Amino acid sequence: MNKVVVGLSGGVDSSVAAAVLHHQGYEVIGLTLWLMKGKGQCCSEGMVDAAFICEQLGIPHHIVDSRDVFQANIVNYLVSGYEAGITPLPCSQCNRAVKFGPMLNYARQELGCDRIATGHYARIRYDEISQRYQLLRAIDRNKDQSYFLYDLSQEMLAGTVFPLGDQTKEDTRRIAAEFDLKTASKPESQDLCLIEAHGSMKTFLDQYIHQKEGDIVDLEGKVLGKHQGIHHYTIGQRKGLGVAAPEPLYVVKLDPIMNQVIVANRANAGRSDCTVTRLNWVSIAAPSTPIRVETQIRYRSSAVPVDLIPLEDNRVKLVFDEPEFGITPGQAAVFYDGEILLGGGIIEL
Ligand SMILES: Nc1ncnc2c1ncn2[C@@H]1O[C@H](COP(=O)(O)OP(=O)(O)OP(=O)(O)O)[C@@H](O)[C@H]1O
Repeated sequence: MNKVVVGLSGGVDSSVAAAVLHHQGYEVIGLTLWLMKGKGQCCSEGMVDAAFICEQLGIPHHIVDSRDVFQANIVNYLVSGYEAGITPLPCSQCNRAVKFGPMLNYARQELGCDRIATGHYARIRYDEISQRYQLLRAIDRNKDQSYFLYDLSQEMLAGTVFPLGDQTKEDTRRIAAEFDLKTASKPESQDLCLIEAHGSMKTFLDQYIHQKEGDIVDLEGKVLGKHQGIHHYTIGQRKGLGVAAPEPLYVVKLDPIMNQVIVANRANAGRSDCTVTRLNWVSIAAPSTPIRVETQIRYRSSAVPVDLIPLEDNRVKLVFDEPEFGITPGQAAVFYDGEILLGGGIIEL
């Protein structure tokens, strides 16, 4: 029988992924990674709900203590990034280093199985011509999570199934109700798991980074206000600056050495290019000449047309048609051709 290990968070999506595969006749094994140290409530709730689903489906459930891996790859990565004045994207890093890689290893080594499934909304297909596993946006564009998956390797994609990529969230809820799954009406997680667990990114970071008062200044260095730590700000941020000004101001730079937040008006806040590093090419091989692609620079932003110019050291330069206001170092720039995710990388300072 075909065996598959399903990553179960205790949410409705992964419960339905497991139920559907089980219904299709796969031998399904549930696997929950215990991720967060300390703030355990959401993790323990998730583990209990996942265990309940496995009991309901009559399948085995494994829990793997991954707290050290999560701490090293996500918590430390976030803290050092925010201290340096960038805004790291934890989810793509988590998918590669904490979830897909370790889950596939565990499946192979402990369970004799070479395939995993998750409840992500995205699609994978093998392209005979390029001989690559390609990543596609989900059918439900509102739920599409491909942006967070750009850093998966070919080997990871080869061993992964996304049973929900071809259906809508409404389909998922309906299937959950049909199977009478305990998680059917569980509310949707709205944010990063770390934010859900700690209330806000600020509360989470304040545990690790001491508050240190500094100046909010304009491009000429004029002091406009005070801040309690540059890690409370993100480049491109407009709201919540705590500065009274006649026109909207945007954060354009975070200076860890001077401990300053630098702001500018809209006319001076846009940028027309940026460089992207640590690239991972998914659906195509790394281009050697400039290409025209669409780029998404935030999970919830639309993809916009850019010229992508290859540089040395696994980097590219992106030239936008129109100035962009949310180019945030540390976040991912993910390249698409229509529904096909070509690749992506991390926006540099
Ligand atoms: N702690 C975990 N252990 C194992 N797999 C996980 C864990 N957390 C998430 N996953 C897998 O990654 C997928 C996407 O996770 P994400 O945190 O984005 O949750 P989600 O989209 O709200 O899905 P769900 O409703 O299943 O929680 C999940 O559907 C699940 O398959």
